[in-house]
Amino acid sequence: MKIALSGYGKMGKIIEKIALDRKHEVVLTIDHNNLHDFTAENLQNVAADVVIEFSNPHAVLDNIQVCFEAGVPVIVGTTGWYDHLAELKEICEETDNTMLYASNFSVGVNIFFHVNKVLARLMNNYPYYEVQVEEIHHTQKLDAPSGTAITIAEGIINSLDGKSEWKNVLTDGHDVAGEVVKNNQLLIESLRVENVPGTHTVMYDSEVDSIEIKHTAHNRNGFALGAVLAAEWVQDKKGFYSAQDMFRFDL
Ligand SMILES: NC(=O)C1=CN([C@@H]2O[C@H](COP(=O)(O)OP(=O)(O)OC[C@H]3O[C@@H](n4cnc5c(N)ncnc54)[C@H](OP(=O)(O)O)[C@@H]3O)[C@@H](O)[C@H]2O)C=CC1
Ligand SMILES: O=C(O)C1=N[C@H](C(=O)O)C[C@H](O)C1
Repeated sequence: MKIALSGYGKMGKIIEKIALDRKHEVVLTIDHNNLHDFTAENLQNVAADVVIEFSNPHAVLDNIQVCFEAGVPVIVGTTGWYDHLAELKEICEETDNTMLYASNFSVGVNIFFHVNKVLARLMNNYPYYEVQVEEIHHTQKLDAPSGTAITIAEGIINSLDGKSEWKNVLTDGHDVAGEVVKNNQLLIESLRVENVPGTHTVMYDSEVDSIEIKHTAHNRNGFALGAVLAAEWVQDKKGFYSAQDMFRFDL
């Protein structure tokens, strides 16, 4: 495949390495030095088979539109834009384009998403446990809560009675006990700590014990491999997909 990378930062550079290891070709890379090169005409000129988009929440929507205009499938890893999901799905389908997005492309986190939903369903029988989500990321992260934490929270809200929305608190580790969190709200606590690639924990706490599930990324390789696998997966497809369509964990 000929791959264009919209966003050539921490993720873009690892994706390039994995793509080359898998015998793909990287035909265009975009960062702030050459933003104007990211046009539909250029994507067609370099004959890109796919765009992998890991840029930032302010740039991602325009970049997806460029991919649609060029008719090139786009894999979106950038987070912080999910308010526009329904709108993008509609445009993608109306224009007969292809897009796959994931808040987290790692296999481990996608297994975690599945376990999280099963656990939340089970916990309906034990309402005396209070649930909370915590995410920890490096200090350069622009969005909070993380996209992954939002997906985890949605998994809980859709499965657990009594929680109907999430509330985010970005802390420096201070006690969140003083925060007003309503009974129907699921607290997502966000912490920013130097060099942490991404750690997510779901905690159920009662007076007598606690249950925790936790995913710790040791580096960014799992995210990057998942994005390249997604680019390979969409090659014979049209339409709007999420990682759930690619990773199936039915027992
Ligand atoms: N879904 C997943 O599995 C994962 C998602 N992410 C998400 O991916 C995104 C990128 O993360 P990361 O690589 O760590 O961030 P970085 O800040 O390291 O990289 C962002 C890149 O985007 C470039 N950029 C800036 N403006 C534009 C633009 N208008 N168009 C295209 N590129 C642009 C930056 O250029 P320059 O540096 O020159 O300014 C930089 O090369 C974030 O939203 C993050 O949350 C991250 C990891 C996993
Ligand atoms: O910005 C990051 O680094 C990450 N972003 C994604 C998110 O917001 O969930 C995925 C991963 O946790 C790393």
